[in-house]
Amino acid sequence: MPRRNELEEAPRAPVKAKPGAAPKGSSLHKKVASVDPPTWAASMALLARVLKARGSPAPGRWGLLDAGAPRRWRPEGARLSAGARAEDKGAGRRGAPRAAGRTEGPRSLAAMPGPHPLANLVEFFWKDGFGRIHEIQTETWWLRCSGQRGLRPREPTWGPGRSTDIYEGEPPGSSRREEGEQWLKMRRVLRQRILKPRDVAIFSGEINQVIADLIKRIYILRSQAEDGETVTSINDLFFKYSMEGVATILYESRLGCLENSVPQLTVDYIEALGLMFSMFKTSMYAGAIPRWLRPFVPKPWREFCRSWDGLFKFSQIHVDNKLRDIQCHMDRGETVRGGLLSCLFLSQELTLEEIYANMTEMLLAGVDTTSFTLSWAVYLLARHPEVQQTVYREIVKNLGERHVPTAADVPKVPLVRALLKETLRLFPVLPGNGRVTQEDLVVGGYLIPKGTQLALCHYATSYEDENFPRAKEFRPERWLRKGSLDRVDNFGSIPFGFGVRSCIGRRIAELEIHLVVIQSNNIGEKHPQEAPSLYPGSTASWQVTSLPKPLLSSPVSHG
Ligand code: HEM
Repeated sequence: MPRRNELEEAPRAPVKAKPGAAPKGSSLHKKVASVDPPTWAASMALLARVLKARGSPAPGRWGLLDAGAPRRWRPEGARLSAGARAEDKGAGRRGAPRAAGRTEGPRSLAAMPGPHPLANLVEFFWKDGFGRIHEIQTETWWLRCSGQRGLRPREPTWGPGRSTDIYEGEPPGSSRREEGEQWLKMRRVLRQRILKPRDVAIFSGEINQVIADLIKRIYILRSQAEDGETVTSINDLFFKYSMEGVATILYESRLGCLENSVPQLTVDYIEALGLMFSMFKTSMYAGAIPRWLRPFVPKPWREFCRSWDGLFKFSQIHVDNKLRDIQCHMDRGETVRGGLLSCLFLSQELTLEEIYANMTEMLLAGVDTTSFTLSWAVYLLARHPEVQQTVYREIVKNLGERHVPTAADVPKVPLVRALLKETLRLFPVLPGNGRVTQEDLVVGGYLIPKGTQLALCHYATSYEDENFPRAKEFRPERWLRKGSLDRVDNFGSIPFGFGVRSCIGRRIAELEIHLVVIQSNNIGEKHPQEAPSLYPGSTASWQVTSLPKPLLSSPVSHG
């Protein structure tokens, strides 16, 4: 039975443009957008999860395990060499073959080299290690945590106003909190509806409407810009786009994020989300503070609960609105035809509480992940005008000049898909995935006992030349298939995770990103109503006017 994934989607802070911090970037002929991709504050979340998650039974052995761990972890299904299989599976058990060159059985986990637990605490809490997680990862293969109890529910129900007594980290009923059979049931229900590309293809029309609003918004912002053409804070726009896009699919209703005057309810939600993101560190402390200490240090926990309250309330209102709407249709004897929420209601496979919780969680998980990825994609295009040009040409050649694409068009522009894969390889929005071992394992000559929590570091694997030749370079074409039988599967980059616990919103995110990248082709200035192009060769293009500050220290060669 699959165990709960201990490393989860986590909040990240939308990054505001830093005026003036921006060297003028590329030589493209029109300035349209400033690209301000995400900071590494985002990645703190991941390690926070690690640090506060349920630890292995062995107490007091926290550790960042260094690159000395000789063999890499691979996800189930990934191929290991025969020798490696023999060593990794069998060693350490009675009668198992000894690892080549070694005379003894596997070494204990405690023998694995790495910093002392206290050094880790200093690294992450004092020296802002969360902000440098990508650097730490490139030196570190394994992160092992133990001795820390995770946040867990005390009661099965929750809701606004009840938080301080009830929350223990995640909303009850959400996929991230439930375990075992309960989780599997919810996952099965959601999987049937959104886990395959063809399941989400039906949402192309809704997403395109949101894209049309995004384009309109860009025009408005351009007309208001000092120079009449440069739109800054693209990350902010993408945040609103992602939120509107995912909500359209989840709640089957619009939130008004891209309107001139954003509805108060939506503003409140964005605030709650902002609070959740900005107090990320606070919430980590909140998790780390034992219950008995909370009355003496009340703020972190109070804030943490307040932001969950806000998120949940918002979700509940939208779910309830839809429910009423469906009821009205049914009362009038009309057939209810709808999207995700309607299906979930009508099928009655999930309880109302489970629906609230999952909608809250998916909205939380599906906004900044998508928007930051989109920002990075556009940033990379801006830094690489030649790639931008090639993408543009492929779109025009295969889809035509002013084509409004649907999901069915996406396979016709493989470079757009490759762009997304390469972006997520270089800038995985979640820097790692966590798993708790279900049995004793021997990896790289070390015995990892059942119940140990491990984190696979995306950065480390993505930047390995062995996995990706010239790994530091932005080369989307590496993902293109060479022939119909060719499959470019590389487990060095699994930005959506892998297996039964992988990202449930993957196809939604891909659809949103693919369609907007294709439609960027339709933004320009000559005929605003007809939406001219943002790509070179047309009237405008993506270009960098402000650099993503913290991440420039990452090992990427941006050209
Ligand atoms: C580029 C965008 C996104 C990326 C890179 C991403 C990445 C991830 C990763 C790495 C995980 C953990 C998977 C694992 O442990 O194997 C995850 C989980 C999850 N994601 Fe995403 N995600 C994205 C967008 C979305 C969207 C749009 C939604 C919602 C519509 C979403 C909802 C979730 C949920 C609910 C989980 C928890 C799944 C579970 O534990 O059952 N994500 N995501």
